[in-house]
Amino acid sequence: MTPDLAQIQPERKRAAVELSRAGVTFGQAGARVQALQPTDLRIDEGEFLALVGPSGCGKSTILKLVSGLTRPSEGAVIVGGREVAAKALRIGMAFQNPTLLPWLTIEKNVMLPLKIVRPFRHDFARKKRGEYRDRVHAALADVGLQGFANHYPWQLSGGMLQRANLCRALIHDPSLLLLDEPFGALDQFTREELWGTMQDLWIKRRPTVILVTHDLKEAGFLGTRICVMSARPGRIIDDSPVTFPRPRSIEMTFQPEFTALNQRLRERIISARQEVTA
Ligand SMILES: Nc1ncnc2c1ncn2[C@@H]1O[C@H](COP(=O)(O)OP(=O)(O)OP(=O)(O)O)[C@@H](O)[C@H]1O
Repeated sequence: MTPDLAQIQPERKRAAVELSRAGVTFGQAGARVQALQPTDLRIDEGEFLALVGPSGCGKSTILKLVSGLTRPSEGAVIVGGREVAAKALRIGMAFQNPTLLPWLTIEKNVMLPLKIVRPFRHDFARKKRGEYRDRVHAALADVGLQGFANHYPWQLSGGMLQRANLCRALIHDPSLLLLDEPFGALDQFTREELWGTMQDLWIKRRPTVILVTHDLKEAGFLGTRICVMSARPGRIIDDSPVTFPRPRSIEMTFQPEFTALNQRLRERIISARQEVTA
């Protein structure tokens, strides 16, 4: 009888992102900054990677490399099996300040990627009144914004704006979602609510996510894995899986296993900061 290969060999996940000795140096001789020393990093499809570390350690540089906004000074960055510059990528992005356009309604703001990104833009004129509009309304309902499609950004609270921002980042079904401190400007309770929303979206759609955050609790709540970075030169100094079961709750963040992880990573960051300032 032929043995079932799937039972013998563990499933090998595909890499969504691979940094292969990828490094970034800014500036000319005499005033060079090594923002990221040659780094190897593999992120599998569907992983939720949280990048944490002190200011200036290269977290945003990794996001910029993956999005193609910055070219590596050395090494290679492979996303979806191809070198970043070789192909237009379908990526969703969200930043600390929701960048919604003030003159458009929430529905039109969220619909923007469908108007701009291939292959959706091809069908935009034909579908926007029907299929795309339904899609936007369903996405808004997913994040608790049903009934706000015709509001303008100035009519929404900071938390609601960030919900709409997440909707816009995901509306075109990106396989890769890049988040640069999207919850950093929110109060603690709104932030925790948004973690729940983000977790629900990730469980439902399973994009690969890279989240840059200064908040270790946020990293532990959302991440499947946390990479800690250190500065001068920017590098990854700790890479830990986060295996708490899902869906995770705020109560879980008070459990001893969670606080132990938090404490260990905190100590790594503190000693890395001391190395830099010593
Ligand atoms: N365009 C640039 N020109 C020169 N130096 C830069 C440039 N962009 C970033 N750097 C430097 O590279 C290093 C890493 O920057 P990066 O923005 O990636 O850090 P970060 O970890 O995201 O910081 P923060 O948490 O403060 O946002 C820093 O020392 C920064 O000053």
